Amino acid sequence: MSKLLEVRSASVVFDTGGGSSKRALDDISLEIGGPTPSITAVVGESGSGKSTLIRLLLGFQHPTDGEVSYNGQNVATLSSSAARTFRREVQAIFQDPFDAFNPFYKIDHPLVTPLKAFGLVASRDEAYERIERTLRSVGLDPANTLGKYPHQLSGGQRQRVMIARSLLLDPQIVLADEPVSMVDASLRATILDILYGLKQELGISLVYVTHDLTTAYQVADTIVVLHGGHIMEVGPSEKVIHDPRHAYTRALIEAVPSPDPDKPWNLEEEPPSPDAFLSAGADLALYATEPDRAIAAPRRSSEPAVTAASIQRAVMAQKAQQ
Ligand SMILES: Nc1ncnc2c1ncn2[C@@H]1O[C@H](COP(=O)(O)OP(=O)(O)OP(=O)(O)O)[C@@H](O)[C@H]1O
Repeated sequence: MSKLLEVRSASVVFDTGGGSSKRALDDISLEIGGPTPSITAVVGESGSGKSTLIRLLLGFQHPTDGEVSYNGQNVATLSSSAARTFRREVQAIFQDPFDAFNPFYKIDHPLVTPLKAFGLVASRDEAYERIERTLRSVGLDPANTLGKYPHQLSGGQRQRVMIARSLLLDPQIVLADEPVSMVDASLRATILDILYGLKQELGISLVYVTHDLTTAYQVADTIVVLHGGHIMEVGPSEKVIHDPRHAYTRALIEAVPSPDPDKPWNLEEEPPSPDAFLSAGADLALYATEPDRAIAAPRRSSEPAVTAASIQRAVMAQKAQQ
């Protein structure tokens, strides 16, 4: 049983100056970790709120309303020792590993430093023994990786080093923000396999943030479709992709270039307009269409709304029974 990272009715509103504001996230409730390791894909176009959500989950962004808690404690008010544990146990992997590494340091530096900083090793030898083991676990040869500068490694190798770096700290939860978007198509499947292995073999729960429905379908238990800061649809990945219930999800799926020769490639088409599925200022809530999924609709006082967190729990409970 891993610790639980919980977002409860969180909204993030940015002050954009001149008396106006931007609601980047609206009433989001999610649960990451807990009884069964899971992968939650958060799928959305540019501007849907994905990065804001990752920042919220990492505690870098405080919610305007609602709360983010870890292991039952509000992340905004953790004691310094609890904050240290949180920073070690909730790790992030970002889109462009090159940006994450200082070009003037050999790749060893970002691997050794956190191990020392968190007091996880007693000696340099112990650090290297642990680093080499972890590099091998993500398919890297330590002899060909350590001692090199970031620019001497390929994009795929840098991304693996980044995954290894997060694993060195024994995380409970990994937040992967577009982890394969900068990687060659040929390596994408390998990196996704590694991420999937973190759940299967190490019991780590992941949030996989992407604009790519195909890879979300490949790895995730639950897909959360984000649009304009709202969750538009949430459910098991097979159902969301093969039988989408919300018009926005359907539009997103139709915009994916199809390998079907009878279907035209849609690359030229505009993605669904951000506002076409949101009436301005509408108060949306999630309503269950089945026990394990829900879609957004204008709030109805007559019907109880559900949360994405409750849908995530239902999806995992069903998986546990299968
Ligand atoms: N600090 C900020 N101040 C004002 N508006 C912001 C700020 N950060 C984000 N936004 C706005 O909030 C919305 C969500 O932004 P966010 O970066 O979370 O989207 P995203 O889905 O990650 O997009 P991308 O894939 O392009 O990174 C956007 O409309 C963005 O312009």
